[in-house]
Amino acid sequence: MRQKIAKTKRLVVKVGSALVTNNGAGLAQDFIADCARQIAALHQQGREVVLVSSGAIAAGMQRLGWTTRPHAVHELQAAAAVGQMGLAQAYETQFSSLGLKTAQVLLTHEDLADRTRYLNARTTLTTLLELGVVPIINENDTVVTDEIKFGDNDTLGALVANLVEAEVLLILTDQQGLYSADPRKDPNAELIGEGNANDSRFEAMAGGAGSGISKGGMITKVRAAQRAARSGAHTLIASGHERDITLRLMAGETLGTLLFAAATPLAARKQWLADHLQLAGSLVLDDGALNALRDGRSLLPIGVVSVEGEFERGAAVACRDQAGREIARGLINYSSSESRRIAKRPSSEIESLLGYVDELELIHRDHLVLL
Ligand SMILES: Nc1ncnc2c1ncn2[C@@H]1O[C@H](COP(=O)(O)OP(=O)(O)O)[C@@H](O)[C@H]1O
Ligand SMILES: N[C@@H](CCC(=O)OP(=O)(O)O)C(=O)O
Repeated sequence: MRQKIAKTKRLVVKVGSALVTNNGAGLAQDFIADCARQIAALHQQGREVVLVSSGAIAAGMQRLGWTTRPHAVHELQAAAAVGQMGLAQAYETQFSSLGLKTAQVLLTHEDLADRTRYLNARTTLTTLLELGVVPIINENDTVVTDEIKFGDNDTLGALVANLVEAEVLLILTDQQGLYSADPRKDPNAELIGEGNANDSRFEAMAGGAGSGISKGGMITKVRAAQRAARSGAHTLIASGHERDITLRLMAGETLGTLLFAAATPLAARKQWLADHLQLAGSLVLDDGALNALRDGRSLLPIGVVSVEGEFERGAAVACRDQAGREIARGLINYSSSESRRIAKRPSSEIESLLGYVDELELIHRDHLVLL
């Protein structure tokens, strides 16, 4: 498996706040320089690298002279706006000294949920890669509120890996990888060398963030690996403090944790749908409908027990079992009020119930993804 990693052509490297800001002490210029050096060497090897870097809020706090992380959203946003300048400047300086161009890309969840903006982001990023530029991505913290946030850059890294169809997502953090328990709390915790990204035991092992500076913790890294696996990307979690870590991992050395993708990748459009972090509503399905979906068939209104939320035709909605578990999601052909009227009824009655019929399926199988 590690030898397969060595053949990677396109990868996403995600570096967390703890590394980029020396645990909040301000921008870690040495780390940034070293990170740029390793990425430049990967370029020399003919690989394409997208960098997802955290650190704006921590860097901004330092520039503003704040010693504790504020709670008010507008203060966090102000800190991010100040800090992002320093972050971009630091990377640009280091990469340009190595002869590489950089591009700053700030994304929000909405950019990736909207199909047109998603395709635009994809085209721009792949164009930058073809031009030999290193895109440096962060969340556009200044404009997002809590409800519409990626929140942590592990999730953003996974969505970017899916967006550019990277083969590997490399998450650099302040631990050697995923341990059987949080090593800060359990001295007997053991490093996990390798496993299937979808093995549910890993979620149980992973805890929250290690410091007040970081956001996600290990749990968001394990979930990021699950997301990345949907497009066939393997995830590596390793320590950014380890010498030449990126180069050694890309040479196939066994270091850190490898959470590999085992399932067949989803088609690009289904991938986009699976990556939505928020959905407009939910449909609760009966057992017959759940089985039909699992058999790869479309969802018909007759199998829908209830409809939750308000949405328009074309919205992305969840399909749940009666215990509330999300089994699938899809783009619905009818609005919430229309869906309520035709729920539990055969498709042959749609016309008499609504006065018209657009499609016989509530969600067509081409627009449906099983989770
Ligand atoms: N099972 C685990 N294995 C390793 N680290 C864990 C685990 N559970 C929780 N953690 C914590 O996750 C932290 C890394 O995540 P985080 O603090 O968000 O860093 P980053 O800024 O790099 O994203 C570690 O410092 C560690 O304390
Ligand atoms: N967008 C935020 C990063 C969010 C965050 O803290 O992420 P991480 O350190 O990766 O858990 C910033 O630049 O400060």
